Amino acid sequence: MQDGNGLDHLAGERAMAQFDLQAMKVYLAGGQREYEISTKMAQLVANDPVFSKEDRVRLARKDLYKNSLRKAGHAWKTILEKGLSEVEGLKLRHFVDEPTYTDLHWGMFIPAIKGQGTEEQQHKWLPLAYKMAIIGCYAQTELGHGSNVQGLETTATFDPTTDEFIMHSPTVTSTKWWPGGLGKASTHALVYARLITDKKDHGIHAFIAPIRSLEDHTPLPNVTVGDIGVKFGNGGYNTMDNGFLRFDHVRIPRENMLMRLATVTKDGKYVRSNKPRQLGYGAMVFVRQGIVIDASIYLSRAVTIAVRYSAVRRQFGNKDEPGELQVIQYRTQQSRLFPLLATAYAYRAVGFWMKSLYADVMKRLNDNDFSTLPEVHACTAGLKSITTSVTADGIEECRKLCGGHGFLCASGLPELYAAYVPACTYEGDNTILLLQVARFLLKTLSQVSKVRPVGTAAYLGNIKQLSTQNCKVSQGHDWLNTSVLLEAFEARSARQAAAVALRLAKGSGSEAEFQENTPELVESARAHCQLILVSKFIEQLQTGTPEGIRKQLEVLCYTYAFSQLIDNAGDFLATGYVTGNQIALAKEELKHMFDKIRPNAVALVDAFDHTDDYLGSALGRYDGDVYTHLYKGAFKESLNDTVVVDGYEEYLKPVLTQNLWAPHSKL
Ligand SMILES: CCCCCCCC/C=C\CCCCCCCCCCCC(=O)SCCNC(=O)CCNC(=O)[C@H](O)C(C)(C)COP(=O)(O)OP(=O)(O)OC[C@H]1O[C@@H](n2cnc3c(N)ncnc32)[C@H](O)[C@@H]1OP(=O)(O)O
Ligand SMILES: Cc1cc2nc3c(=O)[nH]c(=O)nc-3n(C[C@H](O)[C@H](O)[C@H](O)COP(=O)(O)OP(=O)(O)OC[C@H]3O[C@@H](n4cnc5c(N)ncnc54)[C@H](O)[C@@H]3O)c2cc1C
Repeated sequence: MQDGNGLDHLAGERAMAQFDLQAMKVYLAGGQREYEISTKMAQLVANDPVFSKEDRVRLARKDLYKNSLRKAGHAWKTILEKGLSEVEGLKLRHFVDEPTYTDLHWGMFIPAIKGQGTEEQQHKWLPLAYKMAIIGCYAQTELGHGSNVQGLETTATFDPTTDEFIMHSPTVTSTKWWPGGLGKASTHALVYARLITDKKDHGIHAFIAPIRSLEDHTPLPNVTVGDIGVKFGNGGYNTMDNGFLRFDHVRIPRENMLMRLATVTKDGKYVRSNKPRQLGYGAMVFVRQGIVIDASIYLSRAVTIAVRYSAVRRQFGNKDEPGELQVIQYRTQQSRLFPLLATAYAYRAVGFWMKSLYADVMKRLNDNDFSTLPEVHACTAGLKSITTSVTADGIEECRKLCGGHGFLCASGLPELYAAYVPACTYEGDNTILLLQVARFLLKTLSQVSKVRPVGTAAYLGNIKQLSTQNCKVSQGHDWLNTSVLLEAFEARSARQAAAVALRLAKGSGSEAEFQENTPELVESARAHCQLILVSKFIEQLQTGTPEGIRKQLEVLCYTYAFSQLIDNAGDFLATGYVTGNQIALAKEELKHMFDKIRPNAVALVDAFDHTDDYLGSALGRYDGDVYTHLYKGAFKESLNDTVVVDGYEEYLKPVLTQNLWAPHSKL
């Protein structure tokens, strides 16, 4: 058995690093305080046996779910007993590393009440929710409709005689379907339903509906509720009780309608506030902005595993060097792996920026300034879409980069993928979200002569210049200028948006024509989002990055930008802004970046600071002792509990002992 080789390999790798590792760890954590909290919470979770992830992929659903309830309960107890702050509590949840009902309670139920409830309603519900005396979920999606929120069928009909709403699920397709935490844990659901007063349908509004008894957790009368079933992959998202819910004329008090955006009075009068109805989508904006930094974390986990393993794994060799080569030395491995490493860094930087964007819009909304809401919606929707798609594909690519061993659950990658891939669908299907961005771009362009675009759309104000000037790059190093790079992304995006806008403008304006152009609209939205990602990565590292890490971040930033340019070369070329030769020059520059990353690769993933416990991967271990742990891991396999397998007597032995030819065999 090959033993312990990896340990030396990674020590050698770490010795090559050319940057200040500690400073990079602090940068990636978002600051010194966040770094310290993160380290403390990671240790707390790793040292607590209740949070163990061992065997998660082998547990049957019932045991898996019960274990997840145990962990969530223990997490909550730990938070209370240790008096952890909100930031510490969130970090603790992060390291527990299991989707569970508390995510929806804290992540959507509470934010929705904050965003859509009146002050009085917040005073009533939030204290109960904060102490978890009630558990809430976010029940929007139905069997028949998810993306099309306006198509939801659940009704909330006001009965002025009793001052109540009657919640009802009129059809099978109106059954609430998917809400996390609804299946088994929640006591209350934030239900999105059609508000009906005096036979008039006012569209979708939010209601707090009690669904389970606070005494014994049984469903309340006329409420049918349960879990929707096993989902993709082992472990993964199966720790979550995504649920179904039906109401059969269930009565709730009038005050349970969240009334910040619209009110129903005691006598049944419907009154809209002067605030935009889109504020009703606020909880989704909140979660979408958080998903970007989450994407960075998930991708960085996969990349950490793949980079460390690629430095340990050796295959073939060449006559110039003794022994076999580390697979990380191969250019093809680098060209698949290093752009993903750079992407994880890019998403971290952009995630930090998203937090400030969100804080800014919240402040404005509090001051009744709704002007930046459309741009923030487009940004959060678009970046949620791009970052989750790239991350899900990136995790799968990392699995392939680990060869056969990546396919074993012991690599940690299959479960990571299973837990992550629904992010492409939940919180808005990724294509639907890009279409929202495209609509925003079309609207912005149509008003460009009258309203100067702001924020991430500001470049569209220069549409004329961006449409006429072409790229000036004549040598490889010309690309090493962030303004040149940015202009290329701006011109490509502006031209793609203008082209599809022009085509639509020439048409009749019918919905059919719009549909016909949706592939191009989605491409133009993607181009706009890629521009935001590149520009915000550049902007972040130009604002106060410590000296000891700036060079490496620049290398990663160029790696990210060049790989985006090359992966989307077709689009860049089609807009006519760049030439084939300029793309070829960028390719050469990208290879130079790979050479700069190579000696730093292991340290760059160390900087993410994922503990072995959190990574849960034999391939991604910090010490690189891969083979010993893969081998040891096999002995934990339940099939190996007995030397002779259960089933031998009934099924294997007869096959082995009948000693007869199969009757029709020609063998
Ligand atoms: C144990 C210890 C505990 C410790 C504590 C820690 C616990 C952890 C805490 C936190 C963790 C947080 C993590 C959370 C994790 C959550 C996991 C996610 C679970 C998933 C949840 C869901 O999936 S919920 C359901 C989501 N559903 C969707 O996203 C549906 C997608 N569809 C839509 O968004 C809309 O229907 C649509 C936008 C596609 C269309 O809407 P509609 O038909 O109404 O509109 P229009 O197209 O006509 O648009 C109207 C107008 O509105 C603008 N607009 C649309 N959306 C928004 C928006 N969100 N914000 C602002 N504006 C919006 C649109 O652009 C149009 O504007 P115009 O100017 O009129 O053009
Ligand atoms: C793990 C998980 C957790 C979830 N948690 C929650 C939760 O807590 N609460 C909740 O309310 N919901 C939840 N959901 C539901 C989720 O938000 C929806 O599934 C999601 O919004 C997508 O909607 P859909 O399922 O209706 O997809 P559909 O809209 O039916 O999409 C199917 C396909 O049709 C395409 N499509 C649809 N409309 C168009 C169009 N106009 N133009 C072009 N293409 C189109 C889509 O791109 C997609 O490819 C969860 C889902 C998952 C998978």
